[in-house]
Amino acid sequence: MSSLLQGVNLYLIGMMGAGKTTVGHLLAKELGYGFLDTDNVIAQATKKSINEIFAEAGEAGFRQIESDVLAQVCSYTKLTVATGGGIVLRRENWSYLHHGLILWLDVPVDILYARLAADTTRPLLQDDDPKGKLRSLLEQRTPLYSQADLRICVNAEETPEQIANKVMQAIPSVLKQTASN
Ligand SMILES: Nc1ncnc2c1ncn2[C@@H]1O[C@H](COP(=O)(O)OP(=O)(O)OP(=O)(O)O)[C@@H](O)[C@H]1O
Ligand SMILES: O=C(O)C1=C[C@@H](O)[C@@H](O)[C@H](O)C1
Ligand SMILES: [Mg+2]
Repeated sequence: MSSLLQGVNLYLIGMMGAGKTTVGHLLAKELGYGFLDTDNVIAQATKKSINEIFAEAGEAGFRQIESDVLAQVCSYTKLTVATGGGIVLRRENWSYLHHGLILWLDVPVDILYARLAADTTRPLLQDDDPKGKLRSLLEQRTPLYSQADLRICVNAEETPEQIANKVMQAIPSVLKQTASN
């Protein structure tokens, strides 16, 4: 499969809690690729947590760092990249993402909420109504996530391993489409 992708990076997009980091690790192993998580790269580069960056520089400051990191990351090959949930918001990010294959992990709000209810590391969810916030973010971002090359719908029963298998099986169909275009 690694030779099928010919070193082209795989970018995972989707909402907070969609499983981009979890499934991304498994896909990297399957593909014989390296793994990067843009949120982790940002935290390492700035020596700050995502919460601290939002508190000090605001969401706009975080988004600028996120774009800078993505620009650097896309100059490498053979990577599976788990991106932050809001990477789709800036138009310039799409020019970087389109260097690779873009995979949307599409997960319903109820599942996202169940996974993230006890999590305090996502600043955008520090809200009186975190489930409503997730719903409105997903609604606002769905047209953007829909621009991915591949959309994988996830249900509550599927394990990360099953989702990774589903992705591996779906990748050749997207490559065929690309080749015939
Ligand atoms: N298929 C799954 N089944 C059950 N739990 C899962 C599944 N995938 C991920 N999780 C759990 O959900 C939580 C969020 O997953 P993860 O951190 O991979 O999401 P993410 O898309 O990277 O989120 P973010 O954009 O905030 O970084 C983690 O606790 C993870 O263990
Ligand atoms: O959905 C979002 O906008 C975010 C998701 C996380 O991955 C982090 O990038 C940050 O918490 C913002
Ligand atoms: Mg993540």
